[in-house]
Amino acid sequence: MDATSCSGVLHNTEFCGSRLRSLDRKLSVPCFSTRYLTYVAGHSNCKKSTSQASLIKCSSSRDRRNGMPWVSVSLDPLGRRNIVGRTYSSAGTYTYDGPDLESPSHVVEEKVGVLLLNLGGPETLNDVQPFLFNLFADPDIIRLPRLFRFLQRPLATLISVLRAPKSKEGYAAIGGGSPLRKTTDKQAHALKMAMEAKGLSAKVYVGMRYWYPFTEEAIQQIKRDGITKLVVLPLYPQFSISTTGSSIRVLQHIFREDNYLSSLPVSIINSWYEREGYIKSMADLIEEELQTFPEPKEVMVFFSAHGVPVSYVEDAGDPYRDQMEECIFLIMQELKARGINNEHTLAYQSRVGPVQWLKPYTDEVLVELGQKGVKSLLAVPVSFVSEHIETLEEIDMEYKHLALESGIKNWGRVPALGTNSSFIMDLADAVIEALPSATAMYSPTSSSEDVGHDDPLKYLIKMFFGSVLAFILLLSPKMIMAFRNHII
Ligand SMILES: C=CC1=C(C)c2cc3[nH]c(cc4nc(cc5[nH]c(cc1n2)c(C)c5CCC(=O)O)C(CCC(=O)O)=C4C)c(C)c3C=C
Ligand SMILES: [Fe+2]
Repeated sequence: MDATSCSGVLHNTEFCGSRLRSLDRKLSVPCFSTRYLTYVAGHSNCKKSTSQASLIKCSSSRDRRNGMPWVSVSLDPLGRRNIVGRTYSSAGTYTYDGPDLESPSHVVEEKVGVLLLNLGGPETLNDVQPFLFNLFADPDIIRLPRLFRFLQRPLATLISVLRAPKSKEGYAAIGGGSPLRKTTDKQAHALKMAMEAKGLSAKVYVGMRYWYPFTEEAIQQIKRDGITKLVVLPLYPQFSISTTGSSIRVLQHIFREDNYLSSLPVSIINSWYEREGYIKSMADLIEEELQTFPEPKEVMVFFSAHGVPVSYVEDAGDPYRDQMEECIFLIMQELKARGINNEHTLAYQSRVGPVQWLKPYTDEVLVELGQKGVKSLLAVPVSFVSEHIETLEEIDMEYKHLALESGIKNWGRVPALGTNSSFIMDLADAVIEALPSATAMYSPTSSSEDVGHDDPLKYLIKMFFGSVLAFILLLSPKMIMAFRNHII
C-alpha cells in the first residue's frame, strides 16, 4: 500500500501499546491507498504503539475541505469497534491487523439517527392561538413556583388568547404563517446530504417543541426505524433553559417511560455557538452584507439576540447571556482577523410580558444609536439559524421602521444561515464528532414534572380555583397590556 491520498478521523480512540483507551479528542490519521484506510494513531507517551493499525473500506464520497474520504470509527466503552454509518457497516469489508481489537463479527451495524430540535411555528393564522397555548403551557417558558404549577394551563389559555391578535398581525404580515417548518425540513435534508458526503449515512428527523411535527412524533418515527444511535442537535446555537433546555426535558420525559429509548445511546449537542464553522459562516455573511453599504467601514454591526427574562440568567443559572456574549466576541475576532474592524453592539429583542428581560433592549438601543448620529447599521440576528417572525417581521419591519425614524439612513440585515453550505457542513462535522460519546440518556432528574393529573377530581378542583385566580391576576389592565403588545 502507498501512503498517499486519503486521510480519516478516528474519534475518541487511541491505540496505545496493547491497550485501547478512550480519549475525548479527535485524531487525524494517515491513510494508505484510496480503497482502504489504515489508521495509525499514537499517544505522545507511547510512541511505540503508533504502528497499531486498522483497515476499513473507504467511502467514495469526499470531504469538502480536504478532498479526502472522511471516515469515522469509534469504540464503545467496552472497546468494541462501532463503524459509524451504514456506508461502512453495510460495506462490511475491513480487516484489522493489530492484536487487541475484536474480530469483525463483533462490529455492530449502526443505524444512526440525527434529531433536529426546534421551536416550531404556526403554519396558518388559525394555528396561532393553539401554538401560543403550547408555548405558554411550557413550564420552561412561564416558570411558576412549584406551588402554583397547577395554574400553568389556565394561565396559558389566558395569555395565548390575549396575545393571539398581536401575534396574528405579525404572522399575517409575513404571509400568514411561520416558515420555520419548511426551513427546518430543508436544513434536515441538507444535513443528511452533507453527512453522506462525509461518509456517514444517517436519517435526520425534525422534532418541534410547540407545533408540528412535534418532538413526540419524531421520536415515534425513530423507534419505528429502529435507530441504534442518536445524535440530538438543537437548532439553537446558544443554550437557554427556555429553548434547548425545554426540548431536552421533553426528550428525557419520553425516554424515561420507554424501554427501547431509555437504553438507546444518545449524544446531545447542547450548544455549538463556539464552533469554528459556525463562527466563520456568520462572519462570511456579515462580511458579504457590509459590502452592500456605501461606506462599509462606517457601518455599526448590530447583533440582535432573542431575549430571555433576567431571572433565567440571574436566578436559574441560564448560561444563555454568557454564551451569547462569547459568541459575539468570537464572530468579531474572526472579522478582525479578516481586517474588518467595524464597531459593534449587542441587544436583546422580542420581550413578552411584565417581567424584566435581558438588557439592553433592541428597540431602545436603536433609538439611542439614531440619536447619537449612527447613520449605517447592519442588523445581525444571532440566536436563530432560520428566518421566521422574529427576523422577517420584528427586525425587517418593526425595527427597521424604528431605526429609520430615529435617524439611521442606511439599514441592512444579515440573512439567517438557513442551508448555507459551510454552516451545514460544520453541523455535519458536529454530528460526526458527537457520535462516539453517545450513551443511554435516562436521567431521573427533571424540573418540569407534571402536576399530578392522576386524580381527576383533584385536577378539576385545581383547574377551577386556578382559573379563578388567574383571571383575577391577569385581568388587571397592566398585565393585559404587557402580554398583548410586543412592548416596542
Ligand atoms: C433563542 C431563541 C429563543 C429564545 C431564547 C426564546 C425565548 C422565549 N420566547 C418567548 C415567547 C415567544 N417566542 C415566540 C416566537 C419565537 N421564539 C423564538 C426563539 C426563542 N424564544 C422563535 C424562533 C420564534 C418564532 C417562531 C415562529 O413562529 O417562526 C413567540 C410567538 C411570536 C410572538 O407572538 O411574538 C412568543 C410568544 C418567551 C416567553 C421566551 C422565554 C422565556
Ligand atoms: Fe421566543
